[in-house]
Amino acid sequence: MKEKLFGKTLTELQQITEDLGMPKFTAKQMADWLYKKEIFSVEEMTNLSKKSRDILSDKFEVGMVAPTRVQKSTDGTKKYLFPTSGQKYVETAMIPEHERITVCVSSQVGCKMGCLFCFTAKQGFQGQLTAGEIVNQVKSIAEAGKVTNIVYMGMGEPFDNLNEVLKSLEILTSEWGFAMSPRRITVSTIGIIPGMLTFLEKSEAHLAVSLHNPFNEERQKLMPVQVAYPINEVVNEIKSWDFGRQRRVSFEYILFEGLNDSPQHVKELARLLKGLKCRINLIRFHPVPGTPLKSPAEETIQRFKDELNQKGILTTVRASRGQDIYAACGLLSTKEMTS
Ligand SMILES: C[S@@+](CC[C@H](N)C(=O)[O-])C[C@H]1O[C@@H](n2cnc3c(N)ncnc32)[C@H](O)[C@@H]1O
Ligand code: SF4
Repeated sequence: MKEKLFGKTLTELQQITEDLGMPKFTAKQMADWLYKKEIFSVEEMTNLSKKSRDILSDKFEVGMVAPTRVQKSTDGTKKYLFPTSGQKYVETAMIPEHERITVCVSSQVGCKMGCLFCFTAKQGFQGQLTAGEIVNQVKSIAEAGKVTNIVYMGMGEPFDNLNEVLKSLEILTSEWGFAMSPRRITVSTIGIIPGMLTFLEKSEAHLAVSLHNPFNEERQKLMPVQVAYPINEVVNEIKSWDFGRQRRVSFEYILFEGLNDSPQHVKELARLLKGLKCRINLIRFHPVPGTPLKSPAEETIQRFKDELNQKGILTTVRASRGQDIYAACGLLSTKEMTS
């Protein structure tokens, strides 16, 4: 089987040209074809000499992968299904909103983290995605070229696949790649501290942390990761990091009826985040079959938001999109297909 060029960084492409005895400048030309234009075969890289194309296509292919299924929600959100190299599938959501087109990419097939409320967790962990497979979710959809924002909020925990995620960010933000501003990209994590620190150092994309409960024992029941990386340690690391003026940190908070929606939770959240310039995004719980968890009434959500705002924490409620096609936050899963 031929190796894929799509998903290689400029440095990796330069290594290939060197190994194959091709002129060094062809690496940049290849990056152009892969990330700025639309081609499906090495043969189409017409500014490379015939000899270079022949040598290259002996071992390599472009390797972009088309989605095998697309579903469209009544609100315009789409869900794409992509096959992966490990004979599995991942889902990607495309969310149109006014002038914006946001793509919610997956970073793993399934997830190891076992959060109680998440549909992806029910699938278990089935494999890592390569950088190429992550970037392919942006390039191989009908809206490619019109994408304004990317969120790593699909299937999987990005910092449990750190190297490939960092490589995908490099391809998306480099001049030789998609040349997107890192300020239009947000990576969401449950707070794996070592991975988070490496990401903060090596990337300039925004950070979102899934908080969901400020109390140790209560969070542990929802998110087993709390044992290894308690949220107060995650927040302390973030507080000691200089985010500069344009980089943002936000916290995601799913409201669960009777579990994390009380005035005590507001008070503890304000205490935990004191002194940190950040925002909280409240997320409505999207019901997952087989869990007793419930979303609180709309007035509780609004009250929780108002109380946090009164305490000086900028808080918004995220719109639920694509729920009818299971494309909303936490609902992506390919369990039926792979079990
Ligand atoms: C699916 S995760 C992927 C990124 C990363 N693993 C994380 O947990 O932040 C993206 C966001 O969806 C949220 N989420 C998971 N299950 C959900 C559900 N059933 N309803 C609403 N949001 C959910 C997560 O808490 C997280 O904030
Ligand atoms: S919420 Fe994120 S970390 Fe938790 S199981 Fe789902 S994808 Fe994994």
